[in-house]
Amino acid sequence: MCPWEFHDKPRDECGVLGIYAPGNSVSLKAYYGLNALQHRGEESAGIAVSDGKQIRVHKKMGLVAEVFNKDILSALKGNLAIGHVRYSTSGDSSEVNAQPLLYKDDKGSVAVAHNGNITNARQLKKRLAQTRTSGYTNLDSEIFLRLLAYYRNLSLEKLLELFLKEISGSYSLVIMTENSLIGLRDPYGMRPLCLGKLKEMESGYILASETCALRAVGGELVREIDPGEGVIIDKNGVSFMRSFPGRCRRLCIFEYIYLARSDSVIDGRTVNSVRREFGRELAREHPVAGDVVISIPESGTAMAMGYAEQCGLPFREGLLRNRYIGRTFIKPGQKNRELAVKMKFNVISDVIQGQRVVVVDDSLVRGTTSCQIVRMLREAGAKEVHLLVASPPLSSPCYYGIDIPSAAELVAAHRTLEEIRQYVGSDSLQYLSLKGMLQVLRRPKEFCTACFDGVYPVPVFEQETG
Ligand SMILES: O=P(O)(O)OC[C@H]1O[C@H](OP(=O)(O)OP(=O)(O)O)[C@H](O)[C@@H]1O
Ligand SMILES: NC(=O)CC[C@H](N)C(=O)O
Ligand code: SF4
Ligand SMILES: [Mg+2]
Repeated sequence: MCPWEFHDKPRDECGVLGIYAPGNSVSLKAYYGLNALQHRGEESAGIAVSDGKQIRVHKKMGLVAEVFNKDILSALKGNLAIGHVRYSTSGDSSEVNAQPLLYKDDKGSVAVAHNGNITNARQLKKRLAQTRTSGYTNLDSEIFLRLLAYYRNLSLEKLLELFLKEISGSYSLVIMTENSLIGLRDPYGMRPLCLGKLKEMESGYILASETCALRAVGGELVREIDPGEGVIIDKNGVSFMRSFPGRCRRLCIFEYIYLARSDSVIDGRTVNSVRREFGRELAREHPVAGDVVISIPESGTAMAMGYAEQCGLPFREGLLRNRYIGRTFIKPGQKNRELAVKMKFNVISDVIQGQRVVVVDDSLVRGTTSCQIVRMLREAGAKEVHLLVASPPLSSPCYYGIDIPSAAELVAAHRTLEEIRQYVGSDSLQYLSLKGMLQVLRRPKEFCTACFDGVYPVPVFEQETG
């Protein structure tokens, strides 16, 4: 395959992490931090560490706990690190595409970890065709390395400015040289990135996709990085860079719906509290006569609780989730996803038998989960099964790094509500409206909602849409 051949459609998320802790070993902290971000990508994991002289990288396919062990972590010596958990959006799901990516030349080394999806990668790739970096990956993220290599003589500040001007799409980046840690968020702030402070260390800092990783490494939130903002952390302290005019914030609304961990804080609110509110709003819009409310764990749980609270119905654990099976939506390939759903859930029969069951999930994408769950609930003796989805019907693909596929694969794209109900096999089906969902959010205009309404905030170049 040509090294710049992209997949026909994007997949899911990634998690990025950076730790700057002068005088302290950081590899174990990076390991804990990446573990906290595991839900953002389960395909590969990697950590790059600098001892001030050179950067060493260890990365492999697998979960964080599978990729690293005590010996590997002790060999990664240094007090500056970046890390990545990947779910592939551009390029194969293979070890060569695992991140962080490392570039070395006679001036030194630089490593990059990227969350997001670049929408003008092909154009940039053509322009930088002569610039060699690793030469192996077929990632969109390699663009950052190529630009770094091509403009090697520019200052860090100028380089970040160049990224912001040249690169279109979504990106939250952590970058490291031998002595500095850098963070950058795209001009629309589509992917999250926050800055934290290591509590017991005067000059120790963390950058992370989500606040849940800050706590895992003994840090506390300083603040979220703004759209179009860069941050450089080195021996001079922390400096922020805002020379590029940030655009309107357009955070991916799926961070609240599904992607982020429930205990993470985005825009001052825990994801859990927002999900609960989505559930309450869903109940206001669509109250259903039922006996018991259950959730499709994990992400649907807070919404189901909110729904039950609002309706005054009892919330019960009706489905047991096997904790050793990961997230099904982010698995590559439909067969893998179907198998994973089968292995992931089991019904707690006495909660279900003879009941009018109201089952709440956060989203309905391909319908892999809901079809099987409805069938399982019926087999377990449910009298009625009512499916409530705490986000609107998905009608358009995502080009910014989430596995919301082509309209052909989206259950809701070409079906009426009644047709979708028949497809999943429930007695009734209702979705939360886009208006209702936005109403719950403090700054409703500052979100990307393209997969629901087809309004794409960042240009998607024709060649990139596959
Ligand atoms: O309609 P589908 O194509 O099945 O996709 C939607 C489902 O996928 C996700 O769950 P997932 O198992 O990935 O993660 P979770 O454990 O966090 O809920 C999401 O929460 C829905 O349950
Ligand atoms: N999900 C992501 O953010 C992945 C980043 C990058 N596009 C990759 O495929 O590795
Ligand atoms: S299109 Fe949907 S999934 Fe993609 S960034 Fe926008 S809101 Fe998120
Ligand atoms: Mg789910």
